[in-house]
Amino acid sequence: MGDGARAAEAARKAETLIESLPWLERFRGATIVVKYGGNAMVSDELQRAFAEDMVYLRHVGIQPVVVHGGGPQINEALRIHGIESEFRGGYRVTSRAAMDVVRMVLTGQVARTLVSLINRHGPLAATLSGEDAGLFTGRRRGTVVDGEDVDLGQVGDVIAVDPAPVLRLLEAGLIPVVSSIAPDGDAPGESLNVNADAAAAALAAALGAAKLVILTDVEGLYRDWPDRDSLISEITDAELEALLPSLESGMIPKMQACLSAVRAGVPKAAIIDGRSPHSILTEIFTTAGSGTEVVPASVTTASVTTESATVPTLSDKEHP
Ligand SMILES: Nc1ncnc2c1ncn2[C@@H]1O[C@H](COP(=O)(O)OP(=O)(O)O)[C@@H](O)[C@H]1O
Ligand SMILES: CC(=O)N[C@@H](CCC(=O)OP(=O)(O)O)C(=O)O
Repeated sequence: MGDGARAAEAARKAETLIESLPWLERFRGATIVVKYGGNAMVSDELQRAFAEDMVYLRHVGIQPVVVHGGGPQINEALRIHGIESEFRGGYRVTSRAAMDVVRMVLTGQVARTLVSLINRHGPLAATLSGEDAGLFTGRRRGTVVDGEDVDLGQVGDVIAVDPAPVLRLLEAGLIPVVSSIAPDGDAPGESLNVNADAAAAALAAALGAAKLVILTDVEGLYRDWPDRDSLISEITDAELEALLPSLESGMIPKMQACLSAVRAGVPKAAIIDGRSPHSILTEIFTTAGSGTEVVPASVTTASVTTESATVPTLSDKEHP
């Protein structure tokens, strides 16, 4: 590389760094809830990059709170235990035997791996399950598929959050890594399997988080899935509500989670591609962001046309 090219490269890097300044100012001291989906944990390199990102956020003065998934990891463990995996409307049908495996994988395997990766950078992370210290209270839920009520077994919603255990970890300067299991508030001693997107949304609302970011294995929300030209960069809660009935599989709980977080007062909820290393830094610290952002309708100022649809655009995205 010649001197000119080196100088241009240095200037480009400096430009990227300085672009983050307004976002650093805006998010300093803020809590950001990051949901790390099992499908975004597919390689050691991605998991290491995720851990670096959490440590980076913490060191620039943001308070990251991780809520992790583990769908594919649970599938594999259930297979080994000879239990069939079945999903209805995006939720795992969870028998009592399956629930034991779900809890073992989430709290004993996935959470521990993430904590250990983060702690390679210092004693920074600690696990917390929704069953610990009254963090979550759950209630059993079913779902409706093709107009029919489906019994999902030991599956629940988070109906109450006591953020105190998370706040205590944050006050101690730690990065909480939360597993999406909830005690059944109506049946003492029973545990419920909570979709991790829903758990992250409930926690983001209870913490008054500045943002909910969900890492998954797709670029964002597509209006006409799987048409790759229909990626939505910004959408209001009202538009999303209208789109929900047309969504499929794992996108249903994910987008419901974004909707409920925004409706509960979280200013932004973003779905981003966890397969691109460090995509969360681009989402938080650059003007363009990445993936799909869900925002309250009240901040919408204009509309732009994508190749396949008209979606709202926000002055807010351009100016933190
Ligand atoms: N409209 C849509 N836009 C994007 N992805 C969609 C859509 N509809 C269905 N999907 C599917 O949802 C998947 C993400 O959900 P899921 O597999 O549950 O992710 P995770 O494990 O990260 O929670 C995507 O990989 C994609 O196959
Ligand atoms: C009820 C329900 O479906 N729970 C999920 C919990 C884990 C999860 O949500 O993991 P991902 O984020 O990787 O999908 C499950 O059993 O797979």
